Amino acid sequence: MTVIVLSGPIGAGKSSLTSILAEHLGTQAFYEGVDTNPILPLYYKDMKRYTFLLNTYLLNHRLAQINQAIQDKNSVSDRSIYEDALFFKMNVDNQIADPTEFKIYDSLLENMMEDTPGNPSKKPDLLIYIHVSLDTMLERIKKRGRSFEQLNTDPSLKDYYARLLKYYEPWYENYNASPKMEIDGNSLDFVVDEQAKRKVLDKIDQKLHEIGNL
Ligand SMILES: Nc1ncnc2c1ncn2[C@@H]1O[C@H](COP(=O)(O)OP(=O)(O)OP(=O)(O)O)[C@@H](O)[C@H]1O
Repeated sequence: MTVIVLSGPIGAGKSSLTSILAEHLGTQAFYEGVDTNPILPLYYKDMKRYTFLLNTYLLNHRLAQINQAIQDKNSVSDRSIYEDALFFKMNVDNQIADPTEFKIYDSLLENMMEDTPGNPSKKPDLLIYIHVSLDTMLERIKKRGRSFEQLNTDPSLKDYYARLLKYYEPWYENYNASPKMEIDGNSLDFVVDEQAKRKVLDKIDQKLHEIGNL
């Protein structure tokens, strides 16, 4: 059984690597469904009001996916459940979200993800983190063109994205729910460069061997 989850900032290439990896390993791919998320555009308009609701929505959505992913046994998901708390905490630190709401969310997450006797663990077998710089992130956000993410829709988003990156590095360092590995998404453009794609897949295969899942 191999449950793999991708992680990394907006536009890091998580969804693309999910497709590539699911094809390579012959496993089921699970996607976040950004375009079907009814709260996300509201959140970008009013983060103060919608942080709690967005994260509650995402928690529910991701938990449903995890339940399916662990039944399918072999799967790749384009986003881990663990990163949402990073967004929420960042908003608390910037007085955008309420600390009590964060506490309730965080404890709900912990209870939901806790291993319980007789039930399969909801934790992944491997977390893959795609590291990107702010420039790469901004370039991809622009190229992809989701309207609510654009700097010309809201110029203050540049600071928001820069802050987000600063939260990601320590988050990855401290992540310990499963084995983990990092991919350099700046130098390895696995979407357009076939050689880079090969390199990334070899690195992942090697890690899966190392942890006894290939
Ligand atoms: N917990 C959260 N709080 C606030 N915004 C979130 C949260 N989770 C996701 N988002 C937003 O949802 C959108 C999609 O995020 P995500 O990084 O998961 O996918 P993506 O941008 O399609 O990534 P990739 O290009 O790497 O596949 C982004 O605008 C992101 O900021």
